[in-house]
Amino acid sequence: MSLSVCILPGDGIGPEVTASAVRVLQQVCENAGTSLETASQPFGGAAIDTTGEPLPPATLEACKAADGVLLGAVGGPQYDAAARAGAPRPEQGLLALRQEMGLFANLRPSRLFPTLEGASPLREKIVRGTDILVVRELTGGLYFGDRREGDEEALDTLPYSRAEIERVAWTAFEAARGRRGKLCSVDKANVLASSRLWRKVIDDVSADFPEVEVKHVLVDAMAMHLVTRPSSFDVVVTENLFGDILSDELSAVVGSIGLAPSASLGAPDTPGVFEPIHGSAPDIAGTGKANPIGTILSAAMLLRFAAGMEDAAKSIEDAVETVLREGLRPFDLGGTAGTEDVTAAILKAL
Ligand SMILES: NC(=O)c1ccc[n+]([C@@H]2O[C@H](COP(=O)([O-])OP(=O)(O)OC[C@H]3O[C@@H](n4cnc5c(N)ncnc54)[C@H](O)[C@@H]3O)[C@@H](O)[C@H]2O)c1
Ligand SMILES: CC(C)[C@H](C(=O)O)[C@@H](O)C(=O)O
Ligand SMILES: [Mg+2]
Repeated sequence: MSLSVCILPGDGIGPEVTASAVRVLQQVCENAGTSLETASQPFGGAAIDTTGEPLPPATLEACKAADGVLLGAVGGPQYDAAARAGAPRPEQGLLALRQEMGLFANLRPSRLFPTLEGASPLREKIVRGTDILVVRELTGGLYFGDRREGDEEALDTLPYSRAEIERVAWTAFEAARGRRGKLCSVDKANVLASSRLWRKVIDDVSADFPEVEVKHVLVDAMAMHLVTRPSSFDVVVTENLFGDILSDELSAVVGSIGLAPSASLGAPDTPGVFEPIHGSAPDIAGTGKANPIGTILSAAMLLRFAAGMEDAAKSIEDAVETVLREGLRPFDLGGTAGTEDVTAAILKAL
């Protein structure tokens, strides 16, 4: 079997964490007898530097032609001044990639590694057993609505169609059916019209999933529930911006943002994009302190979703669990293990 992966290192710590994950992919593919082909493409700020645009057409083409895409992160303060003067932002490349590839469902799992119970900023009793899958709608809502930007007035809009909500609802209900059978839909239906449509469509789709228990929770209360009783949730489905914010919050609840992976998926035959949920972390870029685990776990999701290599994916997840159980602690978990230490330990555990 062969697997082709397009690598988008991007900016800041992006190239550091993707390099780690590629080494892990190489090792598990070798163990599985799979021939792995990887090729890096310019993306984000790095692509603006060389081509003037954050998503060059050749990069998009390479992504579409691959079995899966592994992405680091984009952005950095060095692009702000030029963007204010009208140049594109690195982040626009990310949004264009998601839209061009039709990646409407972003799966962001947050599972507490039992060995990290004491490493969470919350009391052990509260976080114990936390295992949540956030299904974040990724190509609609505030990010893609009509926008007007002026010096005196600015406008962002939050549009959703029934079809856009339905397809991500199906992803979430199917995930809940395969897990613990509970779905929490998060919205702001007491204020937003788009949320009232969201709620109606979730209820309509629920008729096809009688075995899934559905609850609706307002997003402000949800931000609170996630720190007071995170272990009571299973699958959480929500619109683009709410999902962006709640998944960063959850990553800290179970330990740290450096641990959190994601899979962005579209129609069955389109390649997915796999990336950690964190950004380019300009404050630690180049120091060797970046935690590569979120990207390594994203590579595991790539093997699972893009190649059906469940055993190989599980072997990566087990190796991460092993090194944490043995006491390895990256900087973002209060330890002193740098990118290279973490990568070497995971490779050894594999
Ligand atoms: N998917 C993406 O490419 C993505 C996601 C989020 C933010 N961004 C961009 O990244 C830039 C920086 O954004 P930010 O600072 O708000 O968020 P960030 O996620 O880059 O960093 C937030 C904090 O978490 C720490 N952190 C993040 N990842 C870490 C890791 N792997 N190991 C250790 N510590 C880690 C950083 O050092 C920082 O203190 C911005 O330009 C933003 O737009 C990109
Ligand atoms: C960089 C930004 C556009 C992006 C988002 O908001 O989706 C990031 O925060 C993420 O979570 O992937
Ligand atoms: Mg985010």
